[in-house]
Amino acid sequence: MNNVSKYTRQFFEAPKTEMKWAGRSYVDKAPMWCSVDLRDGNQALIIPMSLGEKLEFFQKLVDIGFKEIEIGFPAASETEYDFCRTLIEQDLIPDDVTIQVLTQSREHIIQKTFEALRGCKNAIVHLYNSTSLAQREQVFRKSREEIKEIAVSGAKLCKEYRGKYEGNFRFEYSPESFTGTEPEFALEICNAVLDVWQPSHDDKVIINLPVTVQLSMPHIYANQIEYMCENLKYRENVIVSLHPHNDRGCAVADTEMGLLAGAERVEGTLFGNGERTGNVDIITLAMNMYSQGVDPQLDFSDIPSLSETYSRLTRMGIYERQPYSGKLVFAAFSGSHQDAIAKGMKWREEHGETIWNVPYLPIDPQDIGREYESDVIRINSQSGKGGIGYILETRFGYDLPKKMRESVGYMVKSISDRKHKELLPDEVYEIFKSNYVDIVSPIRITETHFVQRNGIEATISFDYNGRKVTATDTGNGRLDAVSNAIRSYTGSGYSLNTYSEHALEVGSASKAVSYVEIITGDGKSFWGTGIDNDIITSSVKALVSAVNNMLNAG
Ligand SMILES: CC(=O)SCCNC(=O)CCNC(=O)[C@H](O)C(C)(C)COP(=O)(O)OP(=O)(O)OC[C@H]1O[C@@H](n2cnc3c(N)ncnc32)[C@H](O)[C@@H]1OP(=O)(O)O
Ligand SMILES: CC(C)C(=O)C(=O)O
Repeated sequence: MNNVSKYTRQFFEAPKTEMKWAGRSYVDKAPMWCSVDLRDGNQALIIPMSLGEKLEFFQKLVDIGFKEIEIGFPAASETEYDFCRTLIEQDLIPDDVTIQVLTQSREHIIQKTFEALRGCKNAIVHLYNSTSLAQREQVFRKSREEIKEIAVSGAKLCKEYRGKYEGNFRFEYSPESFTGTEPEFALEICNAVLDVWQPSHDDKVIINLPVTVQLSMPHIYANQIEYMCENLKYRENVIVSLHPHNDRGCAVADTEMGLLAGAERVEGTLFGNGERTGNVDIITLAMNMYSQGVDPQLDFSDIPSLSETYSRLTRMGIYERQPYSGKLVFAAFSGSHQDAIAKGMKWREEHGETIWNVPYLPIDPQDIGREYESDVIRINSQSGKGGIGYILETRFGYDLPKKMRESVGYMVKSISDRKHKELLPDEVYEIFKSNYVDIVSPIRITETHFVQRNGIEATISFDYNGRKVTATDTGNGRLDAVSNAIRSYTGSGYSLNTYSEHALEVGSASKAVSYVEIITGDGKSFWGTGIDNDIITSSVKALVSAVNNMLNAG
């Protein structure tokens, strides 16, 4: 890359503003949302949606709660025109939803656009023309005055055609390529359009200031928006709207700062689909508000189903790390994250916390239809004992002693490392079971008898390396007595170090699960787990499992 001298900054800074927006710290109320999925999103698809697909998408947008939906560019194609007609003729537009249609400032296109709208109750006619220096010079080869005339003549035509049709039709104007336009000129052209449309309290006009191509850092855009908001004529009857694209990856920042700077409306798409790097992702914007306690007035409670519909209809994928909606955005593979999440969830439960503040999870995944079990703690070679213990506890009911979690954790992650793959919860459970639970080789106890003599005396019958053996010894409890009997026969030197147990739900019944740690003379630790209806038997099984693990380790 040695052509940097080919490039320079293409944006125009707003004349001095007070940057009032910089003193505001968050978006405190939902803007008016307008989905442009069916127009800007659709025009960027490899295969634009068919009529049937657009109808299904439209219904989804209505279900989410959008009250303004740009449904297309009716003059662009038969499908676009027919879609508009189908919505109207089949009465598919709820009374509280306004459809929006885009038109260039050319009479035959405006005419066709109004034709497409006949019989519609509520519509926004969205007129645009490009105003940037680059487009004026290279594309239109026109002066500022001539470009202004395109806008003004289009505005007049829209007004004229509106007079010919019944229905509540409002107007929107976009100085397309606004971010490459000198702000004073953008203001002049918008005011000229407003002079034609004469907005009033009952006939507000939308001035949409698009980041058609992102050319600057977000604060530059915020200044431009503040400048426009403060200098547009008829301001009280003008709705300032944002329409950010994402070329520099700042569409969300542009929108949020633009809202702080005075804009009231946002045009964007689901999952950020749209021209080039896309339009601003409305899900991200809405969830950013939601995560700060501001109701976005859109319902994203079932992102998995929305993702399925979206991918099927647009034939577009959703990036795994797309904020909020990506498949992996709540997944914690790494040990310290898992540990903190598991502890955070427990703390929440113990304290009856109502405000969400679990570390590493900006929102509760369940609020948007994701599951803790399958979406949050995921196991691979980066995982730790906290996460593995969390899965065994929440999914399978095993509340391992703290020290045992470490042993199991290292075992599981080393297997994931060797296999070089993620382990699913069932696989984690299998590893736990086959390495710790009811291990019956080389020792398998077949019978146990206890009598009260010198404390407790245990007589055990067991298979040991193919031989049938009986051993007797005493101890200060049953487990201790069994342990001493095993030790006296096998000659192995270890001491019982940890014992714990709890009830384990198995189907509708409950069993006892015990955990035993033994420590060898040279300080090595071995764990075993036993499960049985009887609590003593479960503890003996846990002990034997630990001893077997020790013997198998040589
Ligand atoms: C940033 C955006 O997303 S803007 C929206 C873009 N979306 C689309 O364009 C999708 C749908 N568009 C289409 O299907 C087609 O472009 C149509 C049907 C609207 C028009 O098609 P056509 O007339 O064949 O051609 P095309 O779009 O290439 O027109 C270019 C001409 O219109 C002019 N033009 C472009 N935009 C505008 C506008 N907003 N207002 C007035 N004239 C315009 C161009 O200067 C050019 O003029 P010229 O013929 O004198 O050179
Ligand atoms: C028509 C306008 C609003 C547009 O799509 C853009 O500038 O990106």
